[in-house]
Amino acid sequence: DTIFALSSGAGVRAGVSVIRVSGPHAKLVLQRMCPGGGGGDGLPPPRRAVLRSLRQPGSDTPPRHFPLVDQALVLWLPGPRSFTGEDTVELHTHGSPAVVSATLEALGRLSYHRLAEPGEFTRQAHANGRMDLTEVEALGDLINAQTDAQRRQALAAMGGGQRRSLEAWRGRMVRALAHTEALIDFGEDADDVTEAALSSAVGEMREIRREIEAELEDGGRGEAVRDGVRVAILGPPNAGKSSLLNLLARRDAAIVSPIEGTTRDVVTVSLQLGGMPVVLSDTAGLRSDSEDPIERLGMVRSADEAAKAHVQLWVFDASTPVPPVLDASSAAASPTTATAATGGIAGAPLQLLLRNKVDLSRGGEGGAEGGDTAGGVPSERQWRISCTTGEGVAPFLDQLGGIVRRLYGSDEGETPLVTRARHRQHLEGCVAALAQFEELASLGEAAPLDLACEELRTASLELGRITGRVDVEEVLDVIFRDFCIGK
Ligand SMILES: Nc1nc2c(ncn2[C@@H]2O[C@H](COP(=O)(O)OP(=O)(O)OP(=O)(O)O)[C@@H](O)[C@H]2O)c(=O)[nH]1
Ligand SMILES: [K+]
Ligand SMILES: [Mg+2]
Repeated sequence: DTIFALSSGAGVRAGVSVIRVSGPHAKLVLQRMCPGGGGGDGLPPPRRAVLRSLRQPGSDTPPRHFPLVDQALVLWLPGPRSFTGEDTVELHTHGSPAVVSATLEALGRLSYHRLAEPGEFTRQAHANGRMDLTEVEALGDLINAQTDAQRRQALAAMGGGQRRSLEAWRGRMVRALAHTEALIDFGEDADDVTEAALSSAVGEMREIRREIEAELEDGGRGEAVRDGVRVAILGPPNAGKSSLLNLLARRDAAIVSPIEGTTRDVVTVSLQLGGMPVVLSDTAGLRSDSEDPIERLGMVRSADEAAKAHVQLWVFDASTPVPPVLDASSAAASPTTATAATGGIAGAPLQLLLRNKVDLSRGGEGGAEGGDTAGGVPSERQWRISCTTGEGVAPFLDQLGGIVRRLYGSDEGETPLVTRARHRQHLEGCVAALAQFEELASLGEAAPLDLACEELRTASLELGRITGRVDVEEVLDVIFRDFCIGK
């Protein structure tokens, strides 16, 4: 199909808008929209911007009398050297909604093409082998990037960072598979050859497995940058948790009141700290003596949120003691329902301790535990603040940004391999199959080679699912659902 769509932002006044046409009839569309321009075929030279009159296509009058739609820069990008791999035309029109709608209306009069679905240009690019799935996902991430860390991570993956690692591993697995399969045909006469070849395959697969395991043990860095570092505000009722959320969000996102047990539902805001995306959530205050069933349900949610968090931000009134251990699920006196499956993080959450309301305990420590490691939190991760006066908040935020960046930010040039739960799941499947292969192939003479080969096939299949080499129709729909029209 030939498709067209507005690729720049819709419904805004802008200097320029970009409308794209891609597919086998793109050339025809250009010729009809710019009648009488250029050389014999009416096409501008490839990949060179030229100024043209866009006209409403018609049939009765000579083309040069067709109504003028706009004066536009026109690009003719013949396939396969285009983003989609198809013949592509770009019309850079003036940016007003009136020009854009007149141009789209004029394009709509032609019957060679139809309006594109969300992400359909990218889908063409993928179908034509211009991008693998990790690059498609990275492009989507780049378009949606809100922070600098997200931009850098997406850009690196879009350059094929993930694809190259995955393909290198897969290539080595396929070779090992070929060698192992050849051994099956050798039969019994060549035991020495078999043993040597098998142990070298086992050694190499073990190496790959360890490399993948190292990537999986990155503490969820790539996913945290993509989806935001989850910071949960926890603590007893009236400690000032909601006040803190509002202060950081710079708006009244959560209800604040002197009544204990005000917050019930989890209230979430997105913000940036140290160039990193952070998802901050306020939770119901934790106490074991509540009789209110709704408040108790709220506390179960607090415990869930605590379990899913990368960082737990514990808030206490500075005049009250801090318990020796900070544990949301026992404080809520109810088993947490959060598990790894609901988005749990790799590794234990980092605990930070805030003593709030220092404005009330002026001139002394006001009963706060002097202990350096109150709640099991080392002193360098403790702060004294006041949500009311703002005292201590700026240095705390500064350091929190630094902590988040150190934990989850990546340096220029290094690309985390795992940026989505989907990647993690397939890499885990691959690791499990490789381990099975190693075990089976290490049985010496008794090694069931056909079963071992099957495990290698599974391992390489799992990698192929990440890049989109194998059966991914259902994944495609999920991935492209999040794209915008025109990309
Ligand atoms: N003096 C003083 N009062 C504060 C400070 N921070 C919060 N408060 C007050 O403490 C009370 C409780 O604040 P909230 O933010 O609702 O406390 P919470 O921890 O969210 O409480 P729950 O949602 O009930 O668990 C409110 O009256 C706030 O105005 C502070 O730094 N100094
Ligand atoms: K309260
Ligand atoms: Mg609250």
